[in-house]
Amino acid sequence: MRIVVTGREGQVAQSLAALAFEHDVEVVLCGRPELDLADARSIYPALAALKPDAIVSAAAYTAVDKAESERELAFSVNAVGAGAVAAAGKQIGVPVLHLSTDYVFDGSKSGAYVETDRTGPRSVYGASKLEGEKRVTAEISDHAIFRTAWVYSAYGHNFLKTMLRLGETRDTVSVVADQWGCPTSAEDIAAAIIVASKRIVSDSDPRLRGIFHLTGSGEASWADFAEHIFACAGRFGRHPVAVNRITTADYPTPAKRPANSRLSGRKLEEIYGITLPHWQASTEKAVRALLASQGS
Ligand SMILES: NC(=O)C1=CN([C@@H]2O[C@H](COP(=O)(O)OP(=O)(O)OC[C@H]3O[C@@H](n4cnc5c(N)ncnc54)[C@H](OP(=O)(O)O)[C@@H]3O)[C@@H](O)[C@H]2O)C=CC1
Ligand SMILES: Cc1cn([C@H]2C[C@H](O)[C@@H](COP(=O)(O)OP(=O)(O)O[C@H]3O[C@@H](C)C(=O)[C@@H](O)[C@H]3O)O2)c(=O)[nH]c1=O
Repeated sequence: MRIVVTGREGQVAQSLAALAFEHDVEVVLCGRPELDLADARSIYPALAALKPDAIVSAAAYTAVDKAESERELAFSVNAVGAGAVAAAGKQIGVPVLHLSTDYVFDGSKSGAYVETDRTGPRSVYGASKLEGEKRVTAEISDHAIFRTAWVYSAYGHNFLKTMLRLGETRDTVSVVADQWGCPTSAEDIAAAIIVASKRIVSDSDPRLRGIFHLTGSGEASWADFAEHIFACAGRFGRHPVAVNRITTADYPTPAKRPANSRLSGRKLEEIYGITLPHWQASTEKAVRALLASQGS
């Protein structure tokens, strides 16, 4: 089976490529210049040429703060571009597995969000991703949208890498302790997406289609996440770094983020039988891999 993935250098795309052999699938990554989500005309020819059995739509404009001042570009990539990928999937005749985000929610719920909860993005990025979900749904019925969150890996840019970089030169890092969510390993997402792709390609059951929440088990604040990252790094020889637990008000950013974006994975477990590992175990794995690759 050949899975074609948009977003060549992205965390999820790179993780899919790394797991392909182990899962006995072919993963083909595509990206700019031949596939540019901001240029809708480039999308069908680039994807059709790769003859996919399934398309994983993982490319996105993910710079949350920058998106506040680049609204047009964020929407052209995350909404128009995502819709065009879905339309291409329909034209080629293959399912589309699309990645979305916890930032589609406003964060006012006290418990974990389920798939049917009301959305209400607080940021341009969240709004552009929500519009992307709507366009994917409108373009192709043969789709699965996976909302994930707080993604980390050895690839690309992410909070885990930011913390390890800051920890190289500081003894204390200040991190918000009043935003809650589910840290999720890109490697765990990739393994789940491969399993889901195989199912969806071979099974026309409508219950496999629609929106699913796909996050690491457990929950954390960003400060908890940072503390665990530094604890893991300490086990691999890095010097101790303390986390100064601050509030959102102490750390002003251009984009507003939800105070609670915990996502319930129950639907995914019931329908696909997939549960991701606990975020703490996967974080340790990612820190180990990253520090080993840096020779620490
Ligand atoms: N990162 C996170 O914390 C979370 C991510 N998600 C979603 O999961 C998906 C995968 O995320 P992740 O792997 O972290 O993303 P990354 O930010 O790591 O990678 C995104 C990729 O998209 C590419 N891209 C951006 N703009 C375009 C464009 N115009 N045309 C083609 N490619 C483009 C980027 O290319 P380049 O490198 O050249 O910029 C990059 O390769 C995305 O849909 C994201 O919204 C959901 C929740 C959390
Ligand atoms: C770097 C840093 C961030 N923070 C805060 C800011 C923010 O509230 C929170 C996370 O910051 P970041 O900017 O690293 O993460 P952010 O870009 O908000 O991450 C998001 O990315 C997009 C793509 C998603 O879809 C989301 O699920 C989520 O992962 O931590 C600190 O308190 N201290 C710090 O030193």
